[in-house]
Amino acid sequence: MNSDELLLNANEMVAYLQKPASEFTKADIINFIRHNDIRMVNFMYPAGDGKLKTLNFVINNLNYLETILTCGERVDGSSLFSFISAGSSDLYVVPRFRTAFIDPFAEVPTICMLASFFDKDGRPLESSPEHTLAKATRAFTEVTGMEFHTMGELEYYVMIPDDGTFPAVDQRGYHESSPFAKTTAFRTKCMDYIARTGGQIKYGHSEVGNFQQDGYIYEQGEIEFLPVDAQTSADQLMIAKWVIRNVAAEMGLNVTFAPKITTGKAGSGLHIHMRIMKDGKNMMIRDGRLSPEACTMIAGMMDVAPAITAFGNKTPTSYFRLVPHQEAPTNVCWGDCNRSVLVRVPLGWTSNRDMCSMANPLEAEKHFDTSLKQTVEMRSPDGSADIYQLIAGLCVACRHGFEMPDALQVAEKTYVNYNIHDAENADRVGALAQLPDSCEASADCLEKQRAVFEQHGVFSPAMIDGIEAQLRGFADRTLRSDIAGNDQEMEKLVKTFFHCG
Ligand SMILES: NC(=O)CC[C@H](N)C(=O)O
Repeated sequence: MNSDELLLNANEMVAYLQKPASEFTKADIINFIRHNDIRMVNFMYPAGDGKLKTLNFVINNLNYLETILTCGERVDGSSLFSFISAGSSDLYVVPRFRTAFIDPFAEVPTICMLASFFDKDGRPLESSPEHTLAKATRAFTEVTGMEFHTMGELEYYVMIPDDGTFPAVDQRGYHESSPFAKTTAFRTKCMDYIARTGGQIKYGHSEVGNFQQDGYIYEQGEIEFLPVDAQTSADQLMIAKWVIRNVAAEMGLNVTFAPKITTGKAGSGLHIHMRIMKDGKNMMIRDGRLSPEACTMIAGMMDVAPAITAFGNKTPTSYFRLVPHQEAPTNVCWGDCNRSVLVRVPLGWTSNRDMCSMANPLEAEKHFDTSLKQTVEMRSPDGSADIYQLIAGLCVACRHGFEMPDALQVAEKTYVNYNIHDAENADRVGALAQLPDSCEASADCLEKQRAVFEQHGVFSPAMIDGIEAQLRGFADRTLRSDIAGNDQEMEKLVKTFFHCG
């Protein structure tokens, strides 16, 4: 982080300590607490349901503060994760100082930190989602010599009473402005709070989904992040979901990350963008074109995509989103600027033209380094994802590309440059593998390819077993066709999984 990044930084702790959060030490946290009248500390950690849990500490004295920051605390793992039995359930949680932020909602001044799980022997908990991601990024770097960066696009729906004024056009909400868009103030407040918690946001906007039903407006919004190292990216997404729900509660609104709330209307995805870095350089582009390394990582994703839904699409409603004509993927393929495919290569500022001076004739023509911008986007995941598992799974998939002997051929075979949902392309689409259509089918796909995820010790066999058991528990193999056209059953299903992940 250079001094310009410190200068307008929205995280008060960064501004006060004049260093990036990644360099926060225990002494920094104590120093901030002492000089800013902080009264409480919260540890937060994701449980098996994908949500952040909270443990509150009141600061009794300096000695106690030092003790909790150093030793962490003891928690009941069996109440957090289904794979931990009540018989030997104690775990330790130890805070990660680099995730510290001031709780924007707390009445009593409070610092929050995400915490890592440790087992009884003081080792990182083998099957914890966050440690799995750490193992995945380590293996990625060992195999490829590169670093794995990601960023997420959080889509959600907000529900507000419909007063009939300035109606928006059904399914035409993309980048809509106020007063046709009604939840701009909600989104900008969320963005402000997320930035204060350290989230590196790219932008926010209204999304396509917008409809009226039973006296309510359902308005879709999106907040998109900037690429950072995979672990930081996962931490930021976890905190952002927590912030968005709390802002909604504070403003008396209801918000959901549910993948699908009505058939025939846009669902909500949690697309993940990826880039691979070496010595601070983005390896996705070479000579203005997608590099062989980028094609290799895409090939890895093409090969194991049907198993990735086991990490990124965890509720039966997830599979009601993966249908044609809703900008959601159905088949295993990739393409440029194409929203019908599974992996999209978005525009990456590769033309080398200075558009700023063309738009602003007063500006002298200048070269701006845009090489960090190119990413590729995986479009299957949704808000029910276990964020750490999902990003770990994608990291494994990309590494897998570098371990496949035929990666570039696989990439070539799965490339499409047409809308796969257009009738005229039906024949060509038949040759592409399909994504699973239920939780149970995802469990089957994961079982078939589990060796890839268990390689290099990344996903523990116990974790894979646990994920499969959870997915099979939904017994939804034929649900999508069973309840097709049955609005009442669909409504019940949506209610059950309304606050997933
Ligand atoms: N513009 C978009 O990419 C929309 C994505 C879509 N909402 C989804 O379900 O994934």
